[in-house]
Amino acid sequence: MMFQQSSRSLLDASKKSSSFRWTSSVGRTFSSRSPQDWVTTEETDDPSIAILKMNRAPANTLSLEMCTEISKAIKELESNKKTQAVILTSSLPTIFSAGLDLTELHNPDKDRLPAFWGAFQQLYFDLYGSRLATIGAINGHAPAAGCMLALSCDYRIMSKGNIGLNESKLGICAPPWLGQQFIDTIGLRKAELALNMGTLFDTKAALDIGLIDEIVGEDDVMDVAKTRASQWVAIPAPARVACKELTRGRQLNELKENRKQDVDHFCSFVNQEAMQRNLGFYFEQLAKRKK
Ligand SMILES: CCCC/C=C\CC(=O)SCCNC(=O)CCNC(=O)[C@H](O)C(C)(C)COP(=O)(O)OP(=O)(O)OC[C@H]1O[C@@H](n2cnc3c(N)ncnc32)[C@H](O)[C@@H]1OP(=O)(O)O
Repeated sequence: MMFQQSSRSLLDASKKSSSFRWTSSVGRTFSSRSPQDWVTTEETDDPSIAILKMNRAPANTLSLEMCTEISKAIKELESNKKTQAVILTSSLPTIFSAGLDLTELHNPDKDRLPAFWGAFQQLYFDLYGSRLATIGAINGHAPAAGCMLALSCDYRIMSKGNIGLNESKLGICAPPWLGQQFIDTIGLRKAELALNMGTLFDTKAALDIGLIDEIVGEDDVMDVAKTRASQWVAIPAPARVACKELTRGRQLNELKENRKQDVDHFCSFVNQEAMQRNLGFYFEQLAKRKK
């Protein structure tokens, strides 16, 4: 992982600004296949560029195991010196990732809940802090933690669907580090409005506010992603990694310093009765919407 060597100085800088707060209160798992099949990696004709596909029907939701599998795949790709870039995408037709698996949050298993959040934090560390150039090929909806996956990439192209942090609509609030990623990407005022209203942006609106970098046609996603990956790989790796450390190091180290505190906040937040009521209600709405 790229941030380990220089974490001392970054940690010192981040100590001042550590303030972790949670601000609000509010099933089942679907894929029949085993977690090992939920994430696949593929080579491309350029040995420096790999593809990581999320493959957990029906919605690529992030359960503990899904987070772990994505993290594992990133680490495996990083361990190959030749690999310099990864394209993160979905094999599902209309969904990039529907965010956290709500079955992890609703009536949670008390022992599993901290491990789940730890795996989600780890995924943030592994993707946002990867030594690889990361291209988000967002080929469908990317709400909430799905948006976190996109925000953690270095460059985002999107063909269809909606993207944003809609947590407030579920009666919850994004964790500070995810909120900060959003603010760092689109700016405080736009983030303030979008976080409060739980706005999901279509591709055009997402491009307008700088949440994505490019809109691409559905059939062109992988070609454009490969072209962009080649452009990122053409930058000398030490410079690319140093730039990433410059822009992301403080935020990553801040969470590393506060990891346990963040898990504790999350667990007590999710276990609140009101939070559980809101989640139950949201699930009902999801099911009704389908009917
Ligand atoms: C406490 C702080 C934590 C903060 C951090 C992150 C928070 C989160 O990530 S919370 C998750 C937020 N996600 C959402 O609000 C998305 C909810 N889903 C949708 O809006 C739609 O599913 C979506 C627009 C993504 C796709 O719509 P459709 O193509 O019409 O698909 P379906 O709605 O039919 O979904 C298929 C299937 O998947 C189930 N599903 C969808 N999302 C989730 C989810 N996040 N967790 C669990 N299950 C989910 C949905 O119910 C359908 O199930 P079936 O009815 O059994 O087919």
